[in-house]
Amino acid sequence: AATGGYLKYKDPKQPLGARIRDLMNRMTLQEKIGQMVQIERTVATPQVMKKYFIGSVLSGGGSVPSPKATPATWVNMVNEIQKASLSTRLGIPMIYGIDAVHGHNNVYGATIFPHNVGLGVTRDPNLLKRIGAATALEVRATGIPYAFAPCIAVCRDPRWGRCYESYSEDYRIVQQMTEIIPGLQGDLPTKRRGVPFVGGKSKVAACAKHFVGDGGTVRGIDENNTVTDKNGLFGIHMPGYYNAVNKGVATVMVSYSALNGLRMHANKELVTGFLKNKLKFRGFVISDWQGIDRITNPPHLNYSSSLYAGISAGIDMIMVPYNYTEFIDEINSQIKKKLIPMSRIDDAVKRILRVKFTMGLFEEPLADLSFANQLGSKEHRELAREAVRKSLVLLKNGKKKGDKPVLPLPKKTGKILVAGTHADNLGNQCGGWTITWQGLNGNDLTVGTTILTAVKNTVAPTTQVVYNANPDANFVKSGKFDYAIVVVGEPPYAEMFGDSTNLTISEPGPSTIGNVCGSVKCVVVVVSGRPVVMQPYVSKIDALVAAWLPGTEGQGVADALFGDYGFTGKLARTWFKSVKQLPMNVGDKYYDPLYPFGYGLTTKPNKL
Ligand SMILES: O=[N+]([O-])c1ccc(O[C@@H]2O[C@@H](CO)[C@H](O)[C@H](S[C@@H]3O[C@H](CO)[C@@H](O)[C@H](O)[C@H]3O)[C@@H]2O)cc1
Repeated sequence: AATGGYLKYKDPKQPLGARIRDLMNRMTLQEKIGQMVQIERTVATPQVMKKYFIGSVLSGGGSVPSPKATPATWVNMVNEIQKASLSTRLGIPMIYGIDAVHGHNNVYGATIFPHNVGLGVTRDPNLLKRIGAATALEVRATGIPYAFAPCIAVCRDPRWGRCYESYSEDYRIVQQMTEIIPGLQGDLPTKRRGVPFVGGKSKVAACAKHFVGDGGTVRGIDENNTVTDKNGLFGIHMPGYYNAVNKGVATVMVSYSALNGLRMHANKELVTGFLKNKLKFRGFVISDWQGIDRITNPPHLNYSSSLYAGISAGIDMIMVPYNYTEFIDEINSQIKKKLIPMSRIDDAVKRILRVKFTMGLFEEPLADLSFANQLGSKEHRELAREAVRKSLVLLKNGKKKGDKPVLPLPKKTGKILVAGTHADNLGNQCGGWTITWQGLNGNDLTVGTTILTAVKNTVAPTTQVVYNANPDANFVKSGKFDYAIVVVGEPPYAEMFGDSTNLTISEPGPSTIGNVCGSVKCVVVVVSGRPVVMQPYVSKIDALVAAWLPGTEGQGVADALFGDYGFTGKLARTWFKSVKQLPMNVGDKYYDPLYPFGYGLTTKPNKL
């Protein structure tokens, strides 16, 4: 650590600019380069942190200190890494980041909120703000001050494996939902645009991602090319960034995708020219995971030119995440050869320090367990349950026009059937980015309430509930059920593993619909990350509910099915008839959906 007396940069009473200048003047080139490096926790040993002055560490999707790790285990891990950073000459604290994209989703026992595809349906900015605040508390419960959220992609083709991470096909809903940022970070104290702000220990630095046009790739192919003109770019994909910057978002993550053939990680005109210079964004720009390597296809084809392109484009922090010596050696070499000017390095380091100073990381670098009881708290689960209710869309309520509405269902009846692959499956209900990167099947992944359990919690004690994941027609016919709830949909997936050309629900979903709805009055609940093929089944179905990826609080589904709350949600995405129509978004000249954007039937809550 620096020896001797007063160190201006360590004095919180000093103005932010003075602290940054003082520290910058003390830093060696290697200390500056170290601040630009983010490595994965599995390689972040104290030795590596100290030797290379590493400025940031992350958990990749599903990267946890141990299975079902407790807040204490998380806090100890983060603090161990932090102590190494604090023991360096200048003692600059590292910043630990993680994908808390629908609650603190890597962490066992955390509240898992609906994915963004459902939250966009709520059109409720205040709800998003409350979700952000709850998520920040749960992230801080594990000692982490930085979340790679929100994703403000405008998904224009549901064949994209990340469409569920997008709030809507309509940029105006995406703009509204950026209200999660002040929830995560705290309200911006001044009206100065683009000033990164994090309001203390109960808040976290956020990350608007992925800049820009990630949701517009051809045929929704993940990490591919977005072909559009200025209207498409600034009229559809960019608007959310205006709101995010105005709300003081601390960081922006660059998209893997290309724009008209130019990789965003190499796009100086938009990263520096537009985001930094035009929008006056003053936080730091972070690459995506191996984003530099993936400038080329195949990745890492010409690392030196990719590194040059990425740093020159204006990327400040590199999510390496493993080969940090390769990055450090190469950037040193390009600085030495004056390929990369020191002004670029200083811009990057100043931005990183600005965020670290602003969020109080120098004053409170170490975490404690004061927020541990926030993880998966009852209050947060009730908030998630509210979000589930508001995210549901009632698409059909009666077999034929004029039929008596099927929903809300009577709680008191003789016997009901609950069926389907997604009725008693918490992993399917939560989707990707839950405990692991790709998500999991089954019920022991974390703590939550399946839709089946929720139904059992809600019906009258005398109502018999029979569960059969995939009953045959005879079972249904002979069962003398008063009605059936069939819960089907997609398996969990993330990123490129979710890219789909057919958008069909997983077997035996379709046959379960046929077996059940052919014999008894049925409510079909679709659990999916996007609109899926439903047209062939709709005529057999009495009532149809889109539940998206509701997360751990399945009780929210039963709340609406049985009328404790009314259905209010309106589609935030067009529900296509056939994949042959895609891409097809509201406002398109050719628009012939099964259910249009903005559609949703409503029901009144039961009289108390
Ligand atoms: O087995 N394969 O084929 C495979 C493919 C790609 C992989 O690459 C990596 O897998 C994931 C799990 O390690 C990583 O999280 C990222 S994803 C990236 O990571 C950021 C940090 O988590 C998020 O904020 C961004 O929003 C997201 O785009 C990457 O795609 C790993 C394995």
